[in-house]
Amino acid sequence: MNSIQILTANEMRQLDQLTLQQQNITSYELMTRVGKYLFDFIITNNFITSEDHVVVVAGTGNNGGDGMLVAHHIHTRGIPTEIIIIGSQEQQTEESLKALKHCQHIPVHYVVETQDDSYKQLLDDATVIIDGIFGIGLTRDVEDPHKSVMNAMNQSYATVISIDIPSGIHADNGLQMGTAVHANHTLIVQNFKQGNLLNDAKDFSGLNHVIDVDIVQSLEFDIQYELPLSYLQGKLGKRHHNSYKYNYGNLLTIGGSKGMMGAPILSALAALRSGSGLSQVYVHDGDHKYLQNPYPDIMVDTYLGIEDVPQKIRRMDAIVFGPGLGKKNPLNMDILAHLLSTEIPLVIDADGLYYLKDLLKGYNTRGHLIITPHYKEMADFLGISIEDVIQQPVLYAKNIAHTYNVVVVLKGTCTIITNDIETYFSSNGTPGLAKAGTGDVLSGVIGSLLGRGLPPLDAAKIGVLMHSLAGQYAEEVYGEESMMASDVISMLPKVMDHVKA
Ligand SMILES: NC(=O)C1=CN([C@@H]2O[C@H](COP(=O)(O)OP(=O)(O)OC[C@H]3O[C@@H](n4cnc5c(N)ncnc54)[C@H](O)[C@@H]3O)[C@@H](O)[C@H]2O)[C@@H](O)CC1
Ligand SMILES: [K+]
Repeated sequence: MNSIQILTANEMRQLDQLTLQQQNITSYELMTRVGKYLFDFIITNNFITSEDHVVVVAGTGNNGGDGMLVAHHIHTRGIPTEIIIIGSQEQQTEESLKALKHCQHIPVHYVVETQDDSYKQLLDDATVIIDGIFGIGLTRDVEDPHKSVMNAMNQSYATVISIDIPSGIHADNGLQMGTAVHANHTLIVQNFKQGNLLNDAKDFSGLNHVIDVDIVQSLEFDIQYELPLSYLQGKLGKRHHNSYKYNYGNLLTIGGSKGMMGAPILSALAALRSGSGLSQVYVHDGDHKYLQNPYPDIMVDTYLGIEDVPQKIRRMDAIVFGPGLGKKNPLNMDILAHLLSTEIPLVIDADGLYYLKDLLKGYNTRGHLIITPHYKEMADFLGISIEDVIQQPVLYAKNIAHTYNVVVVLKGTCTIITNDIETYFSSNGTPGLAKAGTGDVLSGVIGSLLGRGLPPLDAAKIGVLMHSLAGQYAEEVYGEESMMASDVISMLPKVMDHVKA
């Protein structure tokens, strides 16, 4: 597994400092190494050839210093190179000034005021633009002259290579700060920063490449790793000939109400396609008339009141609570309270989270619970605004996991999976998954894995990846606009090939 620690900007700075101490080098010496390694990567991968005309756009910080040192190496190769520096010499860091000294034979153009638009022609003539405007030091919204230069870069036909992170993307939360550079490639220095993966990042980064520059790795930070699709390989054991359905999980999906009866069916079907031995939908008797179950494979049963529930769930290996449940029936609160009092592993999704909100405070945690909110559901759950969650998704996900001893799957372009102690980022999904019903599919896949006996964190990690991979396959066949939740389910058989030992 790819085990590159994902850091905050602050943690990255600490590792930079630790590197200087342990390797007894100056900050500029480290920058020199970074510049050389970035250049080597660029040349080895033919991102720049002798045919190109390169423009390096640098800010006044060390991200720009990295860029200028890359410019130095490119120029030394005899490849036409120019440098644009946004800001004045007085604003440049010590390291950036030293880097500039290495670029004596390269034409350098300072852009200090917006009125000066001589940079436009330079950018128009470039075939490759290297973006070293802001790295982890971006702290506020981008304004002119940076903004105008960045917009001109985005209009150019050149290949854009961003150093560390596309300029304008915040290194901690991946949000675009006013504007941001659209890169074709992002060369990430040593470690993923959270902002390389979260929120807007994927719409700006192009392909991410992590470049090892021998920066010291410390294990003292919270564990945060990227979750690659390769993690799926062989995660489910063989199905034995001498086995029967109860060996593969007896799953109950409690959900469905008037107008939302498809949700529990999607969830239950996804579970069957993920290998569950049995999958059953449990719906309130009064709502049963709205249910149309096209699959005889999915069993359906009904409850009238709370008294029906204990007997029903007795032999269940896992329960998914919430898909299509609605928020109107107070009985759901009693049912969930009962579920929480048992040892049965639970996935709580969608409307289920609405009921959970009031119950968790008195909940005796045993770590057998997975919640799967998207950002809005997370905001509602915490009673905060969605903007707050967007700003600090990792923090809130970890807080909930810690406070209630649950596994949190915070769904988004980069899904965050955490039990507070370990946190995983999966950005393997596709925009086509932003469609009704895909969340129900995910809860069914995770429920299936829980029912098979996987520990909650493993079930969440594997389930998220299976769902993303099925989404990728569905996109190949149906396209990102047209793909639907049921298409994702229909791709699960192909996904199972990867997951089986
Ligand atoms: N030892 C070193 O020198 C190393 C440097 N590294 C590089 O250095 C980068 C970090 O360098 P810095 O900390 O200097 O930060 P940046 O180069 O990211 O830029 C920060 C500068 O921009 C200013 N700024 C922030 N937001 C702004 C805005 N909206 N408009 C205008 N100005 C704004 C800040 O005040 C600061 O002067 C990393 O991303 C990485 O590329 C790494 O390569 C590791 C080692
Ligand atoms: K950058």
